[in-house]
Amino acid sequence: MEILLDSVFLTFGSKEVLRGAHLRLKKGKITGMLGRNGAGKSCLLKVLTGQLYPENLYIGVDGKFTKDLFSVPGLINYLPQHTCHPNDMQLGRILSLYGVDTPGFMTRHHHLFADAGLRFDQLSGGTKRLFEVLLLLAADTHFTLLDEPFTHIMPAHIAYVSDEIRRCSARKGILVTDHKYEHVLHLADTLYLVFDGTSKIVEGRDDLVHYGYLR
Ligand SMILES: Nc1ncnc2c1ncn2[C@@H]1O[C@H](COP(=O)(O)OP(=O)(O)OP(=O)(O)O)[C@@H](O)[C@H]1O
Repeated sequence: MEILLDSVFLTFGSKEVLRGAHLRLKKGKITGMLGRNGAGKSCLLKVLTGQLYPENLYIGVDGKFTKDLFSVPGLINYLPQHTCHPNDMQLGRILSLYGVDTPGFMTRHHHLFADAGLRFDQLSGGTKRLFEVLLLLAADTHFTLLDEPFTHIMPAHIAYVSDEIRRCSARKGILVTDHKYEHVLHLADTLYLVFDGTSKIVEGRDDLVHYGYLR
């Protein structure tokens, strides 16, 4: 199964942000996306998830034009850049809304979350992020799109999340964009660099230096 996003042209007023960007996501694979600040990574994710309407766009699922990826049941879930769950909701309630088995989740991650009865706002900033990433990975969708999953997370937990991303990629396609580029580089089966309004498949550090993402 694959999702193809192609020919994305996006402008804000006279500012051209994307000029023909594309992305291909495959089930069973991890796709990494890097790019300088302001390159358009989050915009591309917002286009993919129907939050921004560009001048031009093609989205296909297995070669079939699809206007709205969320209209296909169980196709995708998406973690935006900022935490997005209600502060007064208990973790167990959030898990059940995503169809995740709460006891199974709490047992697996018992060293991270003490109790499913905790409210979301009782978690620290980094623990909130950790919970959201693991929640979306655990949910039963074909694809998970993660915008900055490593932000606010301490190194030991980044390694844990990376392992979970790798483990869950056996049953879903995962898109990861984050400025902790070493982790993205290490995880990605295919790596895109958003550059000059387009997206290019790059191979490794040398390409990232060449395009000015790394020094
Ligand atoms: N609603 C908006 N109105 C006008 N300009 C916008 C809007 N949203 C994004 N932009 C501009 O589009 C460009 C791409 O923004 P985007 O947030 O996609 O960058 P990014 O690659 O995710 O950057 P970062 O790594 O800093 O998060 C930026 O120049 C930004 O200022």
